[in-house]
Amino acid sequence: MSTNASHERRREGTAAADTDGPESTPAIAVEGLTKVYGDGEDAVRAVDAVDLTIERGTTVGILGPNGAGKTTTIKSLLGLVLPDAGTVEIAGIDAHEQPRAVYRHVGAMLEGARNVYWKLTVRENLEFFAALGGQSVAGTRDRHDRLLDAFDLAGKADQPVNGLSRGQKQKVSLACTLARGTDVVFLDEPTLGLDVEASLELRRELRRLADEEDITIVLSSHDMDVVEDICDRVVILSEGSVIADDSVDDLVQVFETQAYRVTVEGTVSGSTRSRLHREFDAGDWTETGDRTGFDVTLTDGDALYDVLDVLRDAGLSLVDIDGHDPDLEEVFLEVTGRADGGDES
Ligand SMILES: Nc1ncnc2c1ncn2[C@@H]1O[C@H](COP(=O)(O)OP(=O)(O)OP(=O)(O)O)[C@@H](O)[C@H]1O
Repeated sequence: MSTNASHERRREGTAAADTDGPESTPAIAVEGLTKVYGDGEDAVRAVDAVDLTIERGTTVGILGPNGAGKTTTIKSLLGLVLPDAGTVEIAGIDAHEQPRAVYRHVGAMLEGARNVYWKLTVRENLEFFAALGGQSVAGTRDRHDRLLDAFDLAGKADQPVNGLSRGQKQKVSLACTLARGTDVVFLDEPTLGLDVEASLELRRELRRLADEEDITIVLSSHDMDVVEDICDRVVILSEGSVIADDSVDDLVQVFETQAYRVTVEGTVSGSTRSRLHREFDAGDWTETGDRTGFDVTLTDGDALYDVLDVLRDAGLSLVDIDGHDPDLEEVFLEVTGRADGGDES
């Protein structure tokens, strides 16, 4: 677990920057984002009124089970999917009204190694993607050398991508995404197919980019180690809605436990209490001021999503979930297993 004091320091730094001029514009601001596929009985509400503000230099993991709406959300942020409602601003620019202006600020790796040109050399690929962003070869040489070093590709710089291993192609793809030097980067499963060492290299470089270059990184990954290592913050989607949005430290603690103390705003009706008792063995109810607290015991990681769903159905606002038993790492792995769904999508 490498979420550490440097993340904390950086978060404080980001908060301080919020007070001074253009720096205060969030890297990403999403309000009421909604996307419905199809219509009538077949309609699927893939993203449902999602609000999200991501400050500059933050690294955010978007997680959730299969079909939760992660890809649709990320594609909407990139302007690749037109939402039915809501607004998306990147660096203060409306992503749907001014997609070309937004393009200057964002890089994305959505399809892994498939986005690079296999007949070009590694360096030619980097130069090609930088040129697409309007940058000269001379102006990006240092950045490209750094990326090649960071991903252990310097020795392969003049070889066609075609002859590289799958993991090396994946690293070239990521380097191409970073080659333009945009200030916001979206990465879908960036470490998929990499061996342990390459995955660690990549995590180090992403953290460095966030810490030293103030780059904002949004990534989706089914690998919780990667998320823990890279991300300051995790947003969990379920059925198109944000069901958790917290620091990695806090969420990992929740997922590693089986017994939780839940605190919600207001009072909880008798019928909701009965349901929570029936399904999650809820008990030890307390009412303090305008808050209600209770304990639940969960049999597996999936049940955490279910408790949050019950609270949402009852119109209750979650204040806190506090885990009591941090030894049960299996719970966390089960949640990861559910999000993975047995495939690599
Ligand atoms: N083009 C489409 N047409 C119709 N339905 C779609 C389309 N794309 C996604 N969906 C549906 O929208 C919902 C959200 O899908 P999305 O791909 O955004 O989820 P996801 O969280 O990225 O899932 P996964 O982890 O499986 O990739 C799913 O129910 C999916 O079947």
